[in-house]
Amino acid sequence: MNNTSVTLRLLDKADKEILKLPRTVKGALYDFQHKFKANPQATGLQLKQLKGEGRLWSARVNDEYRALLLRLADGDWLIVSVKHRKEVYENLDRLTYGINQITGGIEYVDLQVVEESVLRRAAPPRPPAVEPAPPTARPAQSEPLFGHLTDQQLTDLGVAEPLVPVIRTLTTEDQLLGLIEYAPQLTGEVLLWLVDGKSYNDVLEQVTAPVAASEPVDTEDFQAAAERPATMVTTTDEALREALEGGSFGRWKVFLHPTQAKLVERDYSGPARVGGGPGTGKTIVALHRVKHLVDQLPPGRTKPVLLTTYNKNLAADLRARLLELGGEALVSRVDISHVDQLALRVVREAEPGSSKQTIDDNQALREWRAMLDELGESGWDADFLHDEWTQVILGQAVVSRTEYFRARRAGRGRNVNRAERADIWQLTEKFTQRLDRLGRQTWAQVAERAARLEMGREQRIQAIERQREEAGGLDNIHLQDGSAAWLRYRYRHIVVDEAQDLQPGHWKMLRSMVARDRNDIFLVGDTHQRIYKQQVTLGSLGINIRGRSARLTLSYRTTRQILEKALEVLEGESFDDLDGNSETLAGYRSVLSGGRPELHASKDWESERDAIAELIATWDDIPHEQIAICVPTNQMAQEVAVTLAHAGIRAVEIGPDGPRGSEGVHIGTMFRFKGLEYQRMIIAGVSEGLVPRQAVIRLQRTDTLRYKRELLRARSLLFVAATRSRDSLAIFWHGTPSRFLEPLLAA
Ligand SMILES: Nc1ncnc2c1ncn2[C@@H]1O[C@H](COP(=O)(O)OP(=O)(O)OP(=O)(O)O)[C@@H](O)[C@H]1O
Repeated sequence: MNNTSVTLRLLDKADKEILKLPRTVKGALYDFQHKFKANPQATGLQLKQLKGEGRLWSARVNDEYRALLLRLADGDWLIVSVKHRKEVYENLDRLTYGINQITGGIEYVDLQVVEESVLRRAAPPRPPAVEPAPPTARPAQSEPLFGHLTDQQLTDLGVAEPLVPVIRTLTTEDQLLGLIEYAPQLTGEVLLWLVDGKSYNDVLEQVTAPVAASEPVDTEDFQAAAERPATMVTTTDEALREALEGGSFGRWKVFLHPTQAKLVERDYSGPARVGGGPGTGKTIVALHRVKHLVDQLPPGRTKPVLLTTYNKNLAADLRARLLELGGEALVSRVDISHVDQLALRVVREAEPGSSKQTIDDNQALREWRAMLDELGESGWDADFLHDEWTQVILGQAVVSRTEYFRARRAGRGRNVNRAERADIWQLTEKFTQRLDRLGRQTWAQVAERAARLEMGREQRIQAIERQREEAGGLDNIHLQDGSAAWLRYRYRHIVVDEAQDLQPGHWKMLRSMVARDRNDIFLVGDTHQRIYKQQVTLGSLGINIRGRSARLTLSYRTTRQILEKALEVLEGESFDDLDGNSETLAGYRSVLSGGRPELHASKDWESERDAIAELIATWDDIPHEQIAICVPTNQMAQEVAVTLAHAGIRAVEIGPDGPRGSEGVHIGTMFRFKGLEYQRMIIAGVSEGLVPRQAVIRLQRTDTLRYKRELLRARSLLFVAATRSRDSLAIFWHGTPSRFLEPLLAA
């Protein structure tokens, strides 16, 4: 038998079952897949059809265990389960499979397993956690959870049909969680969203529609179904092997959610953007997108794909994850740089001799203050001038006083009249001269300079292309600017993570680095998590994402209980979609469940720190590196570390390059937590005056617009921190709780 003719895949969720099998069986599975692919009919495999008809077959893994497989077509097999021999035959009529009419995806349900899981949860619910449950309109315990919906409505929402009778028996959320553990993905999502109080129409629109098949579904064509994103299966032999081995296998590498898979594989006619709440897999989608793009490239040694993000730490993380996803072969075709580093490279390439030192915003602010002091200038505040210079002058590439008089200052807060603008212009000129003299430059200057250089480069490339076209497409024509003949766009595709925090200069630079073509720019980000000041309108920067914008809504990271509280932090605010329109988190949900977030009040900072140390001491079953404490200031980070040390708990601080050490509880300020995730998260010092800072509160009297902007940023920081946790969240404060906690405390 020709072994290339046999395809063997594994259905999502079967891998979870495999993980629970004895180690010897996992070893046997590894051999099994080799043998099966070589020849499914080999006598040792004892391949036989179950029930004497249909697509369900069994094959021998070892003396005790059998793999259950669906025969999709000749030589095309799908492992749906691995079971003990006895269990296969005892409950044969409880094994069901089919193609979901709504999504067109293959689903397998073992009714026996589902019912047992529900029964295990039938015991009375656990006592309430620290906080009382909020009053909801949920039915009383003895009433069926889904009595308000007909069978037809449930299946129209995409619920697996064989499960409907069991679903009818559910009366508690705990039982529902038992069912979801073994139910197909969409069934779980739909039922939880309904139980969380969403209406039939909301669920239809937000959960079902995004994964519904775009064409009519033939429920007999299993081979076609296997190719749809709704069927979550391994797609490569390597993924199959990894999943069968169990252990540390990363599900994110293999089982993309159908909505994620669609975004990864789509052919876009221009720049595309993926939004979505924290933990919905935006970074995962960006990584798979990079792989997808590289897979389409002709072989070569160059790096035609750029993967970028806004800081060094995150870029290092992207590199590590991309390596995990596709190995050295994939990484070797991708330039992975954080956006400031990329801009600096461009500037250095143009000015090879330059030895300028690049300084961050804090250093720049110190320079501003020093200069204003020296000039005896007390009319202007350093923060204001620095933002004005960075956001309006550098942000819009304003080069002259006259241009500055006309510049738009949208979202900048207080108005400035003509005389004031003249004043500001003069001060910023003095400031840039001062930096020049000191041999320094800010990152915003680097970004702006890089944007200019790249835009110039693009114009030269376009001029050459025009000349080529005029010369009838010949390549070795005599070009007017011979030196530019070798010029090419730097990249064929650009993928951007954490897009919400890039500045206009960055976008202009990126826009000029890639030709305006299909699949040129793919960006992912969430404006609810914007922690830097700049708001951009991509359309005005030449990046037109209209009609190519999508959103992910299912969190893979954190529990429903944590999401609910995190969303309350953002209550009443509105957000943009990076293109001048508004963005929501509608449909943002999770199928993970856990305890309610804990809220701890203390009388002062010292007792708050003691309470934190006490709480951590009770978590002796969790590796300390999986616990993080987020605080408002560096000083507070150090103070927490000292308290923990007294309590015998090791801690490491998270610096700009990530954690400074490998062992201990991670401590950092809110800014450091972007892109990270932990099993348990503590947010400390969430007191009024710290979150938001007193300086922000003071702005209310002097500059209302800036006050609002800074308030939003402080809110987003707290939101980011709250959504880093996978299992549990504890919020601490002393004195008056932060105003952002009001909705959480009112519940
Ligand atoms: N399809 C998937 N299967 C399994 N795990 C997934 C999947 N997609 C995402 N995850 C996991 O969910 C977590 C969050 O993913 P990711 O970091 O990509 O989210 P994000 O939307 O970029 O989050 P943030 O906006 O907070 O940075 C990670 O642990 C990731 O491995």
